[in-house]
Amino acid sequence: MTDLLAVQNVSFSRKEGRNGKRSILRGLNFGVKQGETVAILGQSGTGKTTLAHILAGLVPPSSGSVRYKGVETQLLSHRQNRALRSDLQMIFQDPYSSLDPRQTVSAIMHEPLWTHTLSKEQKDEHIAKMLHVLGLPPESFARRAHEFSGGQRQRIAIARALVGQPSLVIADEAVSALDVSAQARVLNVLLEQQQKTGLSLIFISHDMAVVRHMAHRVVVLADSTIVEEGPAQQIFANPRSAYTAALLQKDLWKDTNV
Ligand SMILES: Nc1ncnc2c1ncn2[C@@H]1O[C@H](COP(=O)(O)OP(=O)(O)OP(=O)(O)O)[C@@H](O)[C@H]1O
Repeated sequence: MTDLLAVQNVSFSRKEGRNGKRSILRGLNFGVKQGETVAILGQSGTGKTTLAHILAGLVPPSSGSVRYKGVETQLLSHRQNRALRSDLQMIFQDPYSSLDPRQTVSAIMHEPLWTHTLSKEQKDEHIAKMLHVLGLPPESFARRAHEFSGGQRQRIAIARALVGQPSLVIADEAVSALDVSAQARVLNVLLEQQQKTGLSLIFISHDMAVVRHMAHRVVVLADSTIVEEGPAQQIFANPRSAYTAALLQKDLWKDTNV
């Protein structure tokens, strides 16, 4: 099967000081297939969020390419880019910055459905179902984002990401701030959607229990590059690199040296 998303030789540097540059990502190669969940692991500051932004086409790589459904994301026309935004959704960690607080939930949820040829009633029905499975009450529809708690806002952001039946969702610490029962609900919804529609997921999480539960494959980042990649079961049972072993053994993400 060809990759839904193909990352080819992607590097990224940030400007630092007057003339300096800092390498954040170097020569990354990996792919994501349809219906597959790939977890990206690495300590804090290893470039996971930067990579997520590059994969979603929000930031151009300094070199290399990201192909989505065979087309290089940096070469998309404005219209193709809008279509990509519906088909490839991103869930960020912080709903306070990802949702416009003044927008109604209805307006937020209709956004990703612009490419769909459903009637307004069909779209409303679809949205109501998605809000329901994520444990949000039907009266949420007319309320504005700022009227909800942080956990509810995050579930609205997740509902928005899923409502248009995207092909790929990039979830960057998407469930970290939710309480245990909301977390379990969201993970189940993601797995159900994966079974129903063949959704692919890129999962960035510090929580190894969540990664074990969700991931088919794991990509481990360290020192700006991929130090290990493979099937999740194999990596959890028998990591090849000492870095991965240390990462899995204890919560080393917040340490600066492994
Ligand atoms: N806007 C920015 N300007 C300058 N440097 C940045 C910016 N965003 C991130 N960085 C730096 O780029 C590097 C990679 O950051 P990134 O957020 O991608 O890492 P991460 O692995 O997602 O970290 P975390 O797990 O803490 O979220 C870090 O050293 C960070 O300090």
